[in-house]
Amino acid sequence: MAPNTSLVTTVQVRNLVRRYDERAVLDGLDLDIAPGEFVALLGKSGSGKSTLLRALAGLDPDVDGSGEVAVPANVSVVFQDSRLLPWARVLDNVVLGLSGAEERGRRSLDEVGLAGREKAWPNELSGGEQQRVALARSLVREPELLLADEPFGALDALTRLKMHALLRQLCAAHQPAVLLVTHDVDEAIVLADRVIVLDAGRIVTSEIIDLSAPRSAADPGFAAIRARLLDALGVLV
Ligand SMILES: Nc1ncnc2c1ncn2[C@@H]1O[C@H](COP(=O)(O)OP(=O)(O)OP(=O)(O)O)[C@@H](O)[C@H]1O
Repeated sequence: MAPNTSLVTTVQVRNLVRRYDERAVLDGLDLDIAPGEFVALLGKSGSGKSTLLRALAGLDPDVDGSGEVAVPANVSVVFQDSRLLPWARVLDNVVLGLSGAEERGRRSLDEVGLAGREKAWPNELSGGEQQRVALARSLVREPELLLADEPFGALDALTRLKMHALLRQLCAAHQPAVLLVTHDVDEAIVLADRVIVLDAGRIVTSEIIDLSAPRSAADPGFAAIRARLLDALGVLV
């Protein structure tokens, strides 16, 4: 999906600082995400990816007040585990808190390939299906910004590939801006318009991915991008 090149940004972060004790985990971080732009965030373990996501989601009241974090009011978050409520049926999980949204909820479940499973309980679904419900629950709210913290990290390789295709399709249809945290360099290249790398609390690399869709690791150009990103991550190639 091509990013909207409008001057208005969906996310604008300036000089974001987050300290734990005296240590700056986010150290004066700047980030812009355009409307409809899909940004993947890579970084070594402990580099601050989840901390950044939590700050953008408004889930961290302790970020340093001197910086700026501007995000839209309508933000949805998807995590590695689906966080479905076990006592609520699938459709109720999707529309929880949205009055009169049953029909929209059904359409969302249809979009993620779960038509007919509205009345199932979460524990009757596979891990991949539960993540589909989590995506439906996010997208039924038509977020301007979708934050995703390793949403496919717990899934097997085949299910992951199917989820990549689904997410691309959903993003093309709904056009949210997306920030996806992942450890998987190939996943980042396959999905994103732009891949950024976080190191020592700052963004050290920003790589526009201009490969045409559908993308695969066999594409000419893919290996060169992967090598640059692995280099930025400090991995020898
Ligand atoms: N509540 C906390 N108290 C103290 N330190 C914390 C807390 N939460 C996170 N940290 C520290 O902040 C740093 C960044 O953590 P964060 O979870 O953002 O990293 P990450 O890049 O998402 O890592 P991973 O890839 O392993 O999930 C880590 O060194 C972590 O120990």
